[in-house]
Amino acid sequence: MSLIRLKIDTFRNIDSAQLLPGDGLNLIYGLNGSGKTSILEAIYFLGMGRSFRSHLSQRVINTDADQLTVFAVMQHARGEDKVGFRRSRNGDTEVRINGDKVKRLSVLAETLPIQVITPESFSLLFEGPKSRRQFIDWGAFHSDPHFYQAWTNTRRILKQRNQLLRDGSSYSNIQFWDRELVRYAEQVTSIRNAYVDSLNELLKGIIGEFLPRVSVKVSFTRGWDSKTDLAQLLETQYQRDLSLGHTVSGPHKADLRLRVGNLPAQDALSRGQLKLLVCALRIAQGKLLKQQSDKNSIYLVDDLPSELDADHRRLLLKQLTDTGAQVFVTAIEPSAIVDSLHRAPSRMFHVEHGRVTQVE
Ligand SMILES: Nc1ncnc2c1ncn2[C@@H]1O[C@H](COP(=O)(O)OP(=O)(O)OP(=O)(O)O)[C@@H](O)[C@H]1O
Repeated sequence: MSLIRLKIDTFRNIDSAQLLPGDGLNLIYGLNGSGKTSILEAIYFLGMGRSFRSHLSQRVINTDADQLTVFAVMQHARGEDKVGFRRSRNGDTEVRINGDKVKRLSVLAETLPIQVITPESFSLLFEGPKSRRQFIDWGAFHSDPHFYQAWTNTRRILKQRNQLLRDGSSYSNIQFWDRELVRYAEQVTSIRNAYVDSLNELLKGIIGEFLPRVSVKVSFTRGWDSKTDLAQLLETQYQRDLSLGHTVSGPHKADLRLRVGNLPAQDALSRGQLKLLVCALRIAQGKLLKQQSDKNSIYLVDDLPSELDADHRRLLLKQLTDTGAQVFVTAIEPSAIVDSLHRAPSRMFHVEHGRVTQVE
């Protein structure tokens, strides 16, 4: 699956741009502030309905405009899909797939699986468990059709339970919700666990290539002690939960542990090595999706050359192109990418003050 046409309007400093991306590697280059990342961000919007840079989606709308639109034609084995996304300054959002309005943003994610690697992707390893959980859940969502509903139900019940705790409800009032919570939590956990197991197989090979002298261990923790029954735990921790006003243990605390020897990966690896580890995780995720559902992800790699020496740039570009997926990479100087590729990029785009031109 790949984008064969992309149209971006009033998105950050891009007034209007039209790109005809190639199947393989698309190189986007230009000076600082020219609008390279904005192109990746626009593609991400189309797949996720939000930015990977700012949680305030309205900020990406061009300052002189009232709305942004991103439109793409996607090609896949069964034919073509037209996907359109519009967001207004007042927050109104319209998503269309082949002209039909779509209500749930998760439909976008199913249609357009995206892997993004930015210089800030280190947050996957550094910033608490939330981003690591999001990483697992991206995969769980794509690998099992039951995950989305089970996780939505879990979150809804947790919200109810926390409200009851804040209201000072007795345990007998909470017990009904706990039974429901346990049911969905077990489903969520078993899908997550199976996903991380499958991912680990692929990950070993890729990490072995990127970081041959480092032994990285990746494991899943479910959010409560593995030897304890969740129903029992919720009951014994009720007083504590009540005093805190929220549920301390459960699937909302699941995590992916990345360790080198006895240390967390972020304490044991250099910045370049951490970037490679994040890339390995993303590439493994994309490869697993391809194996499980024959869908290709689209890879967005912002400022690919940063932090990497020439050998590792080559290695990363080779791994990315070997996936057979469509890849968009940005760089300030095109030579930083072109010199590290064994074959010319599929397409090159130059960005200058928000104007995008294809370079022949
Ligand atoms: N809402 C907006 N409206 C108009 N311009 C914006 C808006 N938000 C950001 N910009 C501008 O858009 C430009 C593009 O930024 P972008 O991050 O895409 O550049 P870049 O080419 O990736 O730069 P770098 O190489 O420094 O990462 C910046 O100059 C920024 O000031």
